[in-house]
Amino acid sequence: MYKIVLLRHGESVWNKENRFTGWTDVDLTDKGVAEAHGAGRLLRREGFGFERAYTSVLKRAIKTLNIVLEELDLMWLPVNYSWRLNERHYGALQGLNKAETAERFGDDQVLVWRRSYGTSPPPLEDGDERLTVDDPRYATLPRSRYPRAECLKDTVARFVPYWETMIVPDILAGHRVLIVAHGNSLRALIKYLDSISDEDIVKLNIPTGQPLVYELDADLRPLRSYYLADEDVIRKAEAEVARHGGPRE
Ligand SMILES: O=C(O)[C@@H](CO)OP(=O)(O)O
Repeated sequence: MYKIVLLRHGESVWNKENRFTGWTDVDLTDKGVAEAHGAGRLLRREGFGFERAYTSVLKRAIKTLNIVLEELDLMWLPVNYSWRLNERHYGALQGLNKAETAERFGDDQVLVWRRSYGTSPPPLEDGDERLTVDDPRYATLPRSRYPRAECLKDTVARFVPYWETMIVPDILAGHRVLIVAHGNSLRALIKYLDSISDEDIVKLNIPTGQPLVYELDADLRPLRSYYLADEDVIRKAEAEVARHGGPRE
């Protein structure tokens, strides 16, 4: 049996401000930093250790990973960074307030943009300053493949090959793997691992800073998965994530 841990970054500045984030490189809030420390301490208390770590090229995930590794006294661990673990690209919605967008376009449309499998948000146009194609962190991403917007299906299509070619060999080699990523990139991986249907994935929400353990069989099929925190804490946090995008209170 193999065990891996998935972790969404702690609260970001734009999570707090309720803005669509995607590939925008926003920082953690103080609460997000505290959540990362909490996740690291929880992993330490439960006796978790790791030989390999994976994260995106966005600082909210990288900082969360660094804090967790500090709490585990594993700051020397080899870390793999890839844009393939980035948050789903939110296209032209990036930077907009979710509640205001829901007031303008309706809750149903915003739910489709946020959670549907096959419908992309409106794309970034040429010349938009949010199109960070020349950022050196995307040097390994061919210009023509830099996303203008992604639906979850697109995120699955870029994450799963990385999972297969990079992460799976590490797991099979017996390395204990920690993956620190984003709400929707983790939804993409979980959809793949748990074979969740296109309809049911709409309901899956991942809370910030909560370690999620996957136990996998010899063929890396999930045997079970569970959050380390108490169930009522997780249910409340999931509901909070789902609520973003609704009307302003
Ligand atoms: O804005 C985003 O990039 C994501 C994650 O924070 O938000 P949502 O939960 O609305 O998909």
